Amino acid sequence: MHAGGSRSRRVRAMNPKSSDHRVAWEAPAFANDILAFWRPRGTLSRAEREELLRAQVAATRPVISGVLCGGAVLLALVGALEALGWVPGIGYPGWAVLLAALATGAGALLMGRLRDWRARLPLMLACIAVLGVFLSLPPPGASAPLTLRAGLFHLLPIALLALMARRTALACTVALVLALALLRAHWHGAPGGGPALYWLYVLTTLAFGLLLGGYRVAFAVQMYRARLRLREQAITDALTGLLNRAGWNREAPARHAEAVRDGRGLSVAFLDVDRFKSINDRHGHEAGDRVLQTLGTLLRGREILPGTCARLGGEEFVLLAIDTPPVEFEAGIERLRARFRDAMLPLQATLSAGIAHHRPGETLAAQLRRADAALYRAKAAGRDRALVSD
Ligand SMILES: Nc1nc2c(ncn2[C@@H]2O[C@H](COP(=O)(O)OP(=O)(O)OP(=O)(O)O)[C@@H](O)[C@H]2O)c(=O)[nH]1
Repeated sequence: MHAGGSRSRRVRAMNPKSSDHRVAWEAPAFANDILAFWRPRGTLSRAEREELLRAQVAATRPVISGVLCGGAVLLALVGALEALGWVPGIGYPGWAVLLAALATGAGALLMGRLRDWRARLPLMLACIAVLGVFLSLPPPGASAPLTLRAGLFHLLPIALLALMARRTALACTVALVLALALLRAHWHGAPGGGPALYWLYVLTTLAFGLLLGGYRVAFAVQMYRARLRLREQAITDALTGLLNRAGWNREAPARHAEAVRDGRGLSVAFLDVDRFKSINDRHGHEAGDRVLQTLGTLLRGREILPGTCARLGGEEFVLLAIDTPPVEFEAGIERLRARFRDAMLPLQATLSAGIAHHRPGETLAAQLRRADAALYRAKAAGRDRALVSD
């Protein structure tokens, strides 16, 4: 999605072997921005789309109320100018104009306080309808110069369409503005410039509102994607692609607590590359990095052992498995060690592991301490082995 600029983009594909320049035309960026409303949000999942929608609604709700309050003030000012005789009236008594302004202002303020969008939507439409009628739709039979008043009213849909995040609200607002324009044309005929200019004006109002709204949504989606990327980076170990310590701290305790609550089986293992310092010293840090990446790939594949894995730092890895019977978990760790040893034959790297199966009422921290103690014993017993905590 392209957020900036409204120039159409011309993509030149140059064939390096000839001087032939093929020119491909892409949809103009502004068209993409408008379409951003109507097509699926690319790679965002349903849950992410909902999170983004909630964030947009929370951010724009006060401004939408502000725009409607502004409309109410505008209506009150027009009513005051009418009362002073500076502006011709359009057929409504002064008290009715003032009452409409007050009701709209109150509705806009109330809207800002309502949590449920299904309650906010009818209130918003009612506010737009009242402003539309009292600012720009004279009662049938009344004759009044409309052009400027309709122009004032049409500023509101432009601003509102630019702020709305829900398609339903957007569609209802467009329908309401069209209905008001139709009624105006039906009761009073087209203003000065004729019907073609009138409808061009109405449709341009809507198109500009939608264009601004599309741009805003496209920008929000871009920012949200950047935020997701940052969130992902913050919990991922760049070398192995596994969770890092922050990611482990965010995910593992919650999964552990949930499994304990549901009475499910839980096993943890600490994994540590043997004599890693000497691998680094003998073969260089790049070779050491490849060793860590190989272990990361084996753990990430999860075909050997499913579960939550992380690189806590250095050459220390941790694994949490839920619902894997202890015997299977231990066999999985042995398979992992064998696969690692085979992959690392040229460097003669081996892996030690400390395993702890869950005891009733045990916290994750306590279970990890037992696994760590088992790893320590595995190292002390000569490395290249997995030991289970008693
Ligand atoms: N290549 C590489 N080395 C790292 C990285 N992080 C930590 N290390 C190195 O890992 C080594 C860890 O060494 P030790 O903690 O002494 O452990 P060891 O040599 O594996 O010995 P044992 O665990 O007792 O078998 C240190 O030399 C660190 O410099 C990394 O991201 N890449």
